[in-house]
Amino acid sequence: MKVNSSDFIISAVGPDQYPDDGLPEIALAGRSNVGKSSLINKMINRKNLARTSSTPGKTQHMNYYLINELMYFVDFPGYGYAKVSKTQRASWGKMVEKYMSERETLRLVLLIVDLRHPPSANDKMMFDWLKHYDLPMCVVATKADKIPKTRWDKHIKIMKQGLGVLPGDNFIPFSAEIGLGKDALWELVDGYIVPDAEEASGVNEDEDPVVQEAGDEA
Ligand SMILES: Nc1nc2c(ncn2[C@@H]2O[C@H](COP(=O)(O)OP(=O)(O)OP(=O)(O)O)[C@@H](O)[C@H]2O)c(=O)[nH]1
Ligand SMILES: [Mg+2]
Repeated sequence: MKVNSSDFIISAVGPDQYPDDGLPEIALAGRSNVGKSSLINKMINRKNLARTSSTPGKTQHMNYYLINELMYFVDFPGYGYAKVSKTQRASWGKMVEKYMSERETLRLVLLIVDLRHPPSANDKMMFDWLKHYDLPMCVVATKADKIPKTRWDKHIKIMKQGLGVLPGDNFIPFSAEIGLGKDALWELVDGYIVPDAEEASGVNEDEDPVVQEAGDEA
């Protein structure tokens, strides 16, 4: 997809703040500091629309980014951040679980992992959870630029084995630094957001953004 517009919409803490326009959502899950926000920025060619930080735990809420008035990236708070209290961790778990299991507009979950290291216990748990609920998923192994190209294959193999990725499962090596995997990931995402993509090909770029009146359901 060619990205013409990207906007930060809302930092949501719960369902009543999720957008109600029915547009498809692509959610990003992964441990804190793994590179979720950086991946979004790379995908939409923006330097810092999704706030990134070298301090883990930067993204605390579910941040919605609207792309081409057509779909959302939903940036999740990272898991596995040691300095987060037990209570916070539990509420994170509940929020994510509720969203993932009930959100009708969710089309695909990107599980972001660090290609440099074998998957953590939390990565594995997330992977198993997504599999268990049969949610469409793609493992995106990022920070590939931080290891020599000659070792990518070996790291990919270790990652796939560690998680239990099966042949036919979506798996994309990525780098927000050098753009590796960007085209492949857009191609995949495009496939998951149809048929809305077809409607959007007729979007008039000059004016009249497609504003859908929410709340016809009464
Ligand atoms: N070299 C390199 N650095 C990256 C890459 N992706 C992210 N980083 C760096 O990793 C750090 C964390 O990136 P973020 O995108 O903020 O990570 P996050 O997963 O959104 O973190 P939380 O919001 O805390 O969960 C930043 O310093 C980024 O610059 C990558 O592909 N290559
Ligand atoms: Mg983030």
